[in-house]
Amino acid sequence: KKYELEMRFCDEVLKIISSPKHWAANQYFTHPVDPVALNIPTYFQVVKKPMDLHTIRQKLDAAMYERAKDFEDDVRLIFKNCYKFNPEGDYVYQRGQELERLFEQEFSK
Ligand SMILES: Cc1ccc(Nc2c(-c3ccc(O)cc3)nc3c(C)cccn23)cc1
Repeated sequence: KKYELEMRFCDEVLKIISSPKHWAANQYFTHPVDPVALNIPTYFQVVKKPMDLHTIRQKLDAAMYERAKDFEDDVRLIFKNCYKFNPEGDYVYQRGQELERLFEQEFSK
C-alpha cells in the first residue's frame, strides 16, 4: 500500500514538472541531451550519468523505482548535469534552477 502511494505521488509530481504549462522551465530537460544535435561533443565526458524527464517517465512506468527517494535522485540528476555542463548564469542553467524550484515546491507537498 505504501509503495503504491509513493509511486502515485511521484507520478503526480512528474506530470506537473513535465507539463506544457511549465514549458519555459522544462523544455531543455524533456528528452535526452543530443550532443550531436547541440554540437557539444564533450557532453558525455563531462556528464557521466545523463538523465531527462522522458527517461524518468519510462522508468516510473516500468516500476524501476523502489522508493520515492530513487525517483527524486533521478530528477535531481537532471539539475546536477545541467549545472555541471552549462555555464553558471547561462540561459539553460537558469531554466534548470527554475525547474528545480518547481520540483522542490511540488515534491515537498
Ligand atoms: C554550446 C551549447 C551550450 C549549452 C547548451 N545547453 C543546452 C542544453 C542542455 C541541457 C541539459 C544539459 O545537462 C546540458 C545541455 N539543451 C539545449 C537545447 C535543447 C538547446 C540549446 C542549448 N541547450 C547547448 C549547447
